[in-house]
Formats: sequence, C-alpha cells, structure tokens
Amino acid sequence: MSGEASNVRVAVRCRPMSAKEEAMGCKPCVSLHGATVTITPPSDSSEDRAKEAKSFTYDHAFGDESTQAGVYEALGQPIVGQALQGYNVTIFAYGQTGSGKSHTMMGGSGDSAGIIPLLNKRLFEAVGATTSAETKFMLTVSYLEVYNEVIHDLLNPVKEKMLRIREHPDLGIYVEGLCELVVHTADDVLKLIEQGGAVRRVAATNMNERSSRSHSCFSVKLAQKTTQDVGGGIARETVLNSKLNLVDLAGSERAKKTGASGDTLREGASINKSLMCLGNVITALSEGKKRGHIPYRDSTLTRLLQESLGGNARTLMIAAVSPADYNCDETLSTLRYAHRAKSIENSVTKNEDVNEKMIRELKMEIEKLRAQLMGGLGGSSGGSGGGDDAELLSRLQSLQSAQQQTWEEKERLSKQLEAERANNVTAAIGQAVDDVKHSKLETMKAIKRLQKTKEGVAKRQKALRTQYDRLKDALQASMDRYQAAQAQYDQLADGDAARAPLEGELAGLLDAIESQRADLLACRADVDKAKKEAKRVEEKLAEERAELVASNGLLEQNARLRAAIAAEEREKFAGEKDAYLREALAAERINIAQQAAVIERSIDEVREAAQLREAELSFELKEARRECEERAARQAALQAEIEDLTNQVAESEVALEAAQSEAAEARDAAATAAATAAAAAASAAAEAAAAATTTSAGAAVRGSGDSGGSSGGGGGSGGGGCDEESYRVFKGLMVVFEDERRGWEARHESDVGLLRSALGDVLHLQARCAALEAQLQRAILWEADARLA
Ligand SMILES: Nc1ncnc2c1ncn2[C@@H]1O[C@H](COP(=O)(O)OP(=O)(O)OP(=O)(O)O)[C@@H](O)[C@H]1O
Repeated sequence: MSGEASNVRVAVRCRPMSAKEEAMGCKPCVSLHGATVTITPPSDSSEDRAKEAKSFTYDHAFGDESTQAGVYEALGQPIVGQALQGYNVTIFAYGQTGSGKSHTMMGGSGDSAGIIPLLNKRLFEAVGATTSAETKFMLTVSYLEVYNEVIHDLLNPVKEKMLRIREHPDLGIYVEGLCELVVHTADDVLKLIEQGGAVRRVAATNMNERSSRSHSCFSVKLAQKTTQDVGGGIARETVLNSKLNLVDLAGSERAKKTGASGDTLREGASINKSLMCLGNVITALSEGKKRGHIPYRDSTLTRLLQESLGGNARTLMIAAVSPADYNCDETLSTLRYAHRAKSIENSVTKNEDVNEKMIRELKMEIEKLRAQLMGGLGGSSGGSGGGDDAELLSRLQSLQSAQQQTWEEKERLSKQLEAERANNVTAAIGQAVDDVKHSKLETMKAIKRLQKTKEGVAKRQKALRTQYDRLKDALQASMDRYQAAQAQYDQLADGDAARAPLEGELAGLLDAIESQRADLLACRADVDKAKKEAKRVEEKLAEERAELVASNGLLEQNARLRAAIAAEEREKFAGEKDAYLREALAAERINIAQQAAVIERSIDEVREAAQLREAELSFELKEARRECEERAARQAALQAEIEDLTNQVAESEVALEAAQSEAAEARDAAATAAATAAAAAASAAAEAAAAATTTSAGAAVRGSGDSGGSSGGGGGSGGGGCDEESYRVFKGLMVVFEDERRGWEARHESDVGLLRSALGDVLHLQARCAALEAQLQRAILWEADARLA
C-alpha cells in the first residue's frame, strides 16, 4: 500500500489505587515522569521477576491524577480532525481486568464520561459546524462484541445469527450482516451505546465486580460529501469516508488470581487466546515482519484489528495499568506489550469513495473537453464533442444519483430495521435479566451458606477460645504448683530425705507443663486457623454482598433500559402515527383539491352548457314568439277574410233568396198569365242571375256571367235566353262558391290548430327555460358551497 507512514501511538494510564487494593495493604509500584513509566517490583517478588526497576517511554502517560477530560483532550480530540479528513482511526484499550480500560474508553456520566461519549459529542459538533449547502454528512454506527471467538451484534442481538468476517478489495475487512444504523445526533449514539452495553455479556469475578468478559468494538462510519462549483455549470463532488473503531479489550487476567472456574475459566482461556494472538501480531509487526506472515487469521480479534495494525488506520493503543504491587506482574507484562506496539508502522491514506472518484475523473474529462472546445483545439469536431459531453454528463448524473440512492437506501434500511432491532434488544435484555435474577438467587443462597459457615466458625472460635483459656489456666496452675514445689525443694538442705519425693513431683509437674503447653499451642493454632477462616468467610460474604448489589444495580439498569426502549417505541409509534396522519391529511387535501378542480371544471362546463342552452332557448323563444306573432297576424288576416267571405255568402244568400222569391213570383205569374208571362219570368230570372254573378262571383265567374249577360242582354227585352239555363248556371255558381267557402273554413281550422300547437310549443319552451334557469341557479349555489368547503 502506498500511503503515509504512521506509527501506532501508545498511551499508558495508571489508575488510582482501589479501595480493595488499599485494604489489602498494597504498595504503589508504578511511577510516571513525563511520558516515561517506571515500574519497581516489590522486594518480596517471585524469583523469576527481575528485581530492578524498569522504565518505558511512550507517546503519552497519565497518572492517577489525570481526568477524563484531560485524557480525551490529549488522545481523543485529534481524532475528530483525522476522521473529518477521511482517515480511518482505531483506539484500543489493553490491560488486565480492573485496570481502567472501560473507565477510560466509556467511563460514566457527567465528568466521568470517557473517550467514546466525548468523542461522539465533539464529532457531532464538528459535523454540525462543517455541514453546509455544499458539505453533507452521513454517520452510521455498529457495535459488536467478540465472546469466546464468536462475534455478537450488540445493536441487533439475534442468537442464531452467525456473523462472519469478510474481506473485499474496496471495502477491506468487514463483518457481514452486522447491523449498521444511521444516526443523526450524539444522543442517538449514546442511546445505542447504552443498549449495546446492556446486551454485552458481563460476568462478575472477584477481580472486578462487573468484569467484562468479552472484547467490544464500537464503530462509527463517517461519509462526507462535498460539492464544489468548478464553473460552467459543472459541480465537482468529493466523498471522504472514514471509520472509527473504538475497542475495549477484555481483561488479561490470570485464572488463579481471579478464582475463575467453569464457564468463566473457559472465557478467560478464550480471551487469553485472542490476546495472545494479538500479542503475536504485535510482536511480528514490531519486529518488522511486515512483508512476512502476520498471523492475523489466528483469532477473530486480530482479524478484526487487521487494518488497524499494520494497515490503513491511525491507531492509538491505551495501556491501562494498576498501581498496586499486587498486580506488578500484569502491569509489567502490559507495559512490555505496549512498548512493543509503539514500533508498529501503519500506512494511511485518505479514503475517497470509489464511485465518487470515478465521477470526479469523468468531470475532469468533461472539463478538459470543454477547455479544448473553447480554445478552438477541437473546433472541427465541435459537434461530436457536444454529443460526448451530453453522454458523459448523463453517465455522470446516473452515477451521482446512484450515489445519492446509496445514502437514502441506508437511511431507509436503518429505519426499517428499527422495530425488529428494538424487539431483539428487549429480548436480549430480558434474557440478561433472567440470567441476573438466576445468579442473584445463587448469590443469595451462597450468602446464606456463608452466613451459616460464619456462625459455625464463630461457634468453633468461641469453643476454641474457652478451651484455650482452660488450657492456659491449667498450664498456669501447673506452673504455679511447679514453682511452689520448687521453692519447697530449695528450702530443704542437700541430702535431706524429704527432697526425693519432691524431685519426683517436680519431674511429673514438668512433664505435665510440657504436655499442657503443647496442647495450648495446638489450641492456639486452631484459634488462629478459625480466625483466618472467619476472615475468609467474611471476605467471601462481602464479595457476594457486592455481587448482590451489582446484580440489583444491573436489574435496575436493565429495567430502566427496557422501559426506555418501550417508551421510545411508543414515542416512535406516536410519531409514526402523527406522520401517517399528517401524510394522510396532506394526501386527502390534495385529493380534495383535485376533486374541487374537477368540480370547478364541471361547473364551468355546466355553466358554459347552460349559457349555450340559454342562448339556444332564448333564440328558440324569440323564434317561437316571432312565429306566434306571424301566426297571430295570419290568423287575424284569415279571420278578416273569413268574416269578409261570410259577409259575401250572407249577401249572396240574401240575393239568392230574393231571386228565388222573384222566380217563384214569376212562376206564379206565368202560371196565371200563360205563355206570355213565362217569357217575362224568364227574363226576370236572367236578370237576377246576372245580378248574383256581378256581386258574388270571382273574375272567372264574372267572365262567364258577362258572356251570359250579353246574350241575356240581347234577349232582355224579348225574354233574353231560357230560365232553365240561367238556373243551371246559377246552381253551378253556387256549388263553386260553396266549395270555396268550405276550403276557406278548412284552412281556417288548420290555421287555428297550428296556432294552438305554436302556443303549446312556446309554453313548453318557456317551462324548459325556467327549469334550466333554476338548474343554473342551483349549480352556482353548489359551486359556492364547494368553494366554501
Ligand atoms: N483513572 C481512574 N480513576 C478513577 N477510577 C478508576 C480509574 N480507572 C479505573 N477506575 C475504577 O476502577 C474500576 C475498574 O475499572 P474498569 O472497569 O474500567 O476496568 P477494566 O480494565 O475495564 O476491567 P475489565 O477488563 O473487567 O473490563 C472501576 O470501578 C473504575 O471506576
């Protein structure tokens, strides 16, 4: 790899003496001078331990007075800048159980917050300050633990899920299927850390109340996209990707010292295996075997840390140590380990997104082409150049949208995973609660047993003390008796016969004293043994009680967490419901607006149609009125004509009657006056017919009458033609006249019918017009209502 060389930086932190170490009467064996750490083994150390003090110099050293904020400022703060520049960063904490790794990495709340929460806070502050219209960020987090060489997802704990480490030419080493969640705020991250922490496997040992039995790795991936306007409507995009690995290793404890057994011992062996492999990797790298075989594949831990050790990452090792001489061996081992890691050289490069790099190269190509066209170099091929430009730009846009989709996709997947994740975390915490409850029960039973043992030991101690006192009194009495016998013996003169029995008594007393002294010493040993036993039981009781307190604390913490997750779920559900309702409302509004637009359009159409119809109807009405008027006029004219004809008929009838009566009179005269009178009667009839023809017949009749008249006139004085003929003509005229009258009457009837039907039409049209007006009025009112709604 061709990158910038960067050595693994190493910091040592020595914590204050713990209350337990103080109580054990431990002495400090670690001292600091600047970045140099000196360890002075106690004088009673074992033979294989080098007696003289040893010093190691590191990049940083922090003593028991160091604060969390101070450690963060020195070690954590530079990492924020490195991450923002696109570099991978790893911090891993190494050290024996209870040496302060978790305290330094995670810490507690408030002032005791460690590197991870402080780094998280500052990282988001920096991201917030750098975010702009041109620069956008996406942060994702993952949290895993390696427990007995198996990887567990702490953010989405699924028992049967087997997570495997994979390697990709572009992506590097990664854990397949590990849950990666998009985060937007520092609080999001803290919540996830807390949940992951609860899921993390913890088991109590007597080295540390809540000793971590697994390696944990909290990772933050930071993607930063910057868009720059390079002129000519071209935007240049750069994407920097960086990964922060924050690793808290399990303690490198020794089984004998921790009193671990069974499962806990197996865990210890597994932890030690991976730590041993880590040591081998560190040794291989520190010895410059970069080109040779580095045993990364020997353990899950070393495989995970492969890129951080000898790869593309700026790496910081924090070696946590205890100051107590009791832990001198482990401290020395840690200091050696850390010192070796210092010489590991990594090769770091900024991580630019592969796609983005391609996009940028494409853009460069376009720019070059444009410059050529502008400079007239490719003047002749300008047309095809434009085509290339368009093609390149479209390729570019598709790449850009693919990149955009990736971010959106991540966000979507992360959201999708949320509900499933909450369930799994709650279930895992529930399982942990059950485990803790079970172990709490065991602890309570152990406490009861220990209390019984304590009582037994106390009873034995009491009995032993009584026995001891009794033995002591007996010894004292024997000694008193011996002294009295000795005094008596001394008062007797040498050779006195009374001395012999006293000598025997003194010898007996001496034997008794010896035997009583031996009994007393044995009893004393028993008393001491019982005292030690009482102390051991007392210590074990204190440990079990502490375990009970820890269990209660853990139960409380888990209950709080479960409640928080449930509350969060409820809140999220409420939020989702609100969002759903808001969305539904917005959709409904759009729907209503669309419907209103449709209604408006149909109102307009109805109005237009109504207006058209109104115009048509008013035209029809006008026409009908005009027709009505015309018909009325025609009717009036016909009426007048009928009246005229009726008058004429009446006049003709009168004339006819007069002629008939004259004819009758003539016939009567003829009958009485014979043949002469007949001629006079015929002449009178001819005269009457001529008169009727003149007054009532039309022009045609008048013509015929004229000719009859001239012939009649010719014979007027002499009887003028025959009466029969005149009568026949008269009758014919009457028939014509009667036909004509009937024709006029029929036409009159038909005109009246037509007039009636026209009137009917007019009324019908008027009614339709009124109905349409009412309809229009209703439509206008409905539109106004619709607008109001
Ligand atoms: N610098 C410090 N100042 C004050 N207290 C500390 C410091 N370092 C550690 N401690 C305390 O010492 C105890 C053990 O520390 P911690 O749990 O961090 O150890 P550890 O190395 O992470 O252990 P394990 O390997 O079991 O995880 C804790 O109670 C912690 O608060």
